[in-house]
Amino acid sequence: MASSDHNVDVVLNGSATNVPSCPHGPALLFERYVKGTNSRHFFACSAFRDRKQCSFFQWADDKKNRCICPETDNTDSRGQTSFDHSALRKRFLKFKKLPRESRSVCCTCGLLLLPEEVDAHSGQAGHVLKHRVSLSSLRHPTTLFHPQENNKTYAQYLFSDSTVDFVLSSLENLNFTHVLCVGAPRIHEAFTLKHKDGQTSVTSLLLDLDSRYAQVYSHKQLCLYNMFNHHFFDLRGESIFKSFLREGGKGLVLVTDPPFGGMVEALAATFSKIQQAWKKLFETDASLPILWFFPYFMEKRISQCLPSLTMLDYKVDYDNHTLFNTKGGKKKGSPVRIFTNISQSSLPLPAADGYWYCEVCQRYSASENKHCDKCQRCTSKDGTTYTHCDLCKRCVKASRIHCSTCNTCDLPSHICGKVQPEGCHVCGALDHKRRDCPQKYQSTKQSGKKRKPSRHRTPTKAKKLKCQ
Ligand SMILES: C[S@@+](CC[C@H](N)C(=O)[O-])C[C@H]1O[C@@H](n2cnc3c(N)ncnc32)[C@H](O)[C@@H]1O
Ligand SMILES: [Zn+2]
Ligand SMILES: [Zn+2]
Ligand SMILES: [Zn+2]
Ligand SMILES: [Zn+2]
Ligand SMILES: [Zn+2]
Ligand SMILES: [Zn+2]
Repeated sequence: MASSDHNVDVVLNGSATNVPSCPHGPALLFERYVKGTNSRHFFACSAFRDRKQCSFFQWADDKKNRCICPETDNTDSRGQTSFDHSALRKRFLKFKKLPRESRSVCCTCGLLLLPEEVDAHSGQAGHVLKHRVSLSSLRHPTTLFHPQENNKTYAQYLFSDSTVDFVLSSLENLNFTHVLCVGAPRIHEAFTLKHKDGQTSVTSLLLDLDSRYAQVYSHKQLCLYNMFNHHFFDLRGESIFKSFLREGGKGLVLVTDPPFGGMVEALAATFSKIQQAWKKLFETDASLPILWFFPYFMEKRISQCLPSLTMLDYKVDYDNHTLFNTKGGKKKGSPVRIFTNISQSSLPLPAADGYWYCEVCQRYSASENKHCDKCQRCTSKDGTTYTHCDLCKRCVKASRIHCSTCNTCDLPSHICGKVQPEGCHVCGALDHKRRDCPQKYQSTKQSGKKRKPSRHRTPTKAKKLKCQ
């Protein structure tokens, strides 16, 4: 399953009761489109978009052939016990007491090894071991363990120091006291260290799928969690999470940097659930402040789901992603931005990096992002300076020119009059994509009897793309 596949959408199944589960919690419902045929629904693992990691798959309308399930043990492809936090903690406490000479880590398995285990790992081809692990490096697990970069699994891209510093100082300046890091281990690590060293009063809780961190972080510091279905792997997880929300109160902020696999709707549903849990505890109508790191080109989909979020101009820098950093003199810089419901005027962006305050927009803009008096806003999205086209009545990328045949701005190399090859998968029209298809929404609103019975229809009460 890959939701980012051209012809697959995630379908939120809201309160449906017969949702099957895999070892990573309730599966997600997807809709697959094949041109010229009816769409078909299937359930697949929400955490992993790589069948090798979790092979769970079930057609929603296939009662006989219920499911192709992976074994429901708690091991992952590294062969590591994934979700038994207590056992991993016991091992860690033993590990810490060992003399430095006896402390080894298998970087391939992400496992801190007890002395009797070292030979088994060093003897296996492809396992990379580090020896003489210092206590200090145990305090920096995001550097100790190799990032798992597969985009269809953990998609671990780690913030550079400058981005970590920017996030920390912004949150401290806004007087937050509790940071809920959902898939943001470097922010968690930085706050945890600062707190231990008595340099901040801010405390942090990490919610993450990566069980390697369960060795170094206690239950109170980490909940093993799947952010695509708000699932806690440990029985204690949910109550630890709720206590953190309670303690945090008005000082709580949610910081999240999810894999960019495209399942925006599932993520938005999760963040809404967290938001609801927090609101319920305090019986408030206020919104839980959130910083959601995601590429700028997902702006439309994010604001469809969570309209209160706006996009900051800050370019998020990563250590281990060549496209997502500003190194090497790249013109546009990273495409990753921060989506937030915090007022932009209260989030100063670093002047040293060229960001400036636009009085009209009341927000900080990047140096290349010029305010357009005609559009009445700072218009650039992608890190280049846009120019205004009087005929289109909007700002466009500088690489576009106005074509009077097509009556729009386009690349000089475009072929005039050529229709877009990809129309809507549902109705075939060329002026919209299937996500925005009016027929699709109509057909979900219609009662079952109006539609022709079809084996392709899902038996669940699915609500399509219903965002909270
Ligand atoms: C793009 S990285 C973000 C890391 C962040 N830039 C940092 O430096 O702190 C994605 C993070 O989400 C975690 N993750 C991946 N899939 C997840 C899931 N289904 N549920 C929860 N966490 C997940 C990864 O382990 C990783 O920590
Ligand atoms: Zn799974
Ligand atoms: Zn190993
Ligand atoms: Zn402006
Ligand atoms: Zn303009
Ligand atoms: Zn134009
Ligand atoms: Zn043209």
